[in-house]
Amino acid sequence: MLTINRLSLQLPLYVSWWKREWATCLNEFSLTFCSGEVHGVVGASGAGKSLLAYAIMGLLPTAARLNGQLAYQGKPLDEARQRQLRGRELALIPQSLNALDPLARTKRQVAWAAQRAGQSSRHALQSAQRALDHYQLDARAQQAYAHELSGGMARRVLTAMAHVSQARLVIADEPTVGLDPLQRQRVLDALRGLADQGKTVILITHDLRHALPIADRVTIMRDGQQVETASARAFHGSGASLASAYARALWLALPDNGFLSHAVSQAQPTEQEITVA
Ligand SMILES: Nc1ncnc2c1ncn2[C@@H]1O[C@H](COP(=O)(O)OP(=O)(O)OP(=O)(O)O)[C@@H](O)[C@H]1O
Ligand code: NI
Repeated sequence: MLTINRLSLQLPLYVSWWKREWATCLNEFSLTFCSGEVHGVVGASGAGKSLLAYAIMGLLPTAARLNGQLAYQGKPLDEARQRQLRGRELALIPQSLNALDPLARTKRQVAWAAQRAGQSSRHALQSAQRALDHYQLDARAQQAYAHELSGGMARRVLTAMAHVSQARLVIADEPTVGLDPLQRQRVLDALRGLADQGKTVILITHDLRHALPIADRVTIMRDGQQVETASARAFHGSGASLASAYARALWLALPDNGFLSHAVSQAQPTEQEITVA
């Protein structure tokens, strides 16, 4: 339902105040995200995961140079369509907690998200209440301003906003950072639940362990390159079903798999991996 075809992204890099260079942040990225799937996008810090999310949502900095095509439900997803669908069909749970409005109380903010999706104001307040209850935000948190929330609470508010938006494509950018295991499980279960209703969920995380239990497929990114897209089932045993050395190294670096963390830095992308990506 969302197709990305050879998407490349460059952003200006100021090496000094008069000299600008272009940094390639995404390099010929091609992928199809399907309805009903949770698709994990996994990579180290700086791999380009959030920029991919912004490119899909149409939220890139104005100076960005973007090449390639995006299509949503068979039609090109250009800037005008992104603007029209954002917050309705397309929802982002952003990585930055600054996305919350500092001047609005929690419940009001979540209700706005529901209203943007077409609900009446009374219905929207009820939806907000339900979603916030679901993510265990109590009456005090519901009346709080953003600066009065803990990091984990703020993240759950952002998740509740995506939940009430009724979007058909939800991109969750590091939605579990700062959450305790119980809360994390709730958020991950909720994302899985959205996919089970037929929605498309893109789960961005640096931690493969969080993606694997709920993902159908996983795309591994590194330095703006798409290293490999594999079924979540391919991450098992010695990782023999994985095509790339880097994906295998990430898998084997997990604590339960022997914690061979040195393997990750040693796994240089092969010539073939670079050209495939
Ligand atoms: N507005 C910007 N201008 C210039 N470079 C940027 C900008 N935003 C991000 N970058 C660069 O693009 C690269 C990818 O950034 P991105 O935020 O997508 O990484 P990420 O994979 O989401 O990392 P993290 O896990 O830390 O959130 C980084 O090298 C970053 O420095
Ligand atoms: Ni990010």
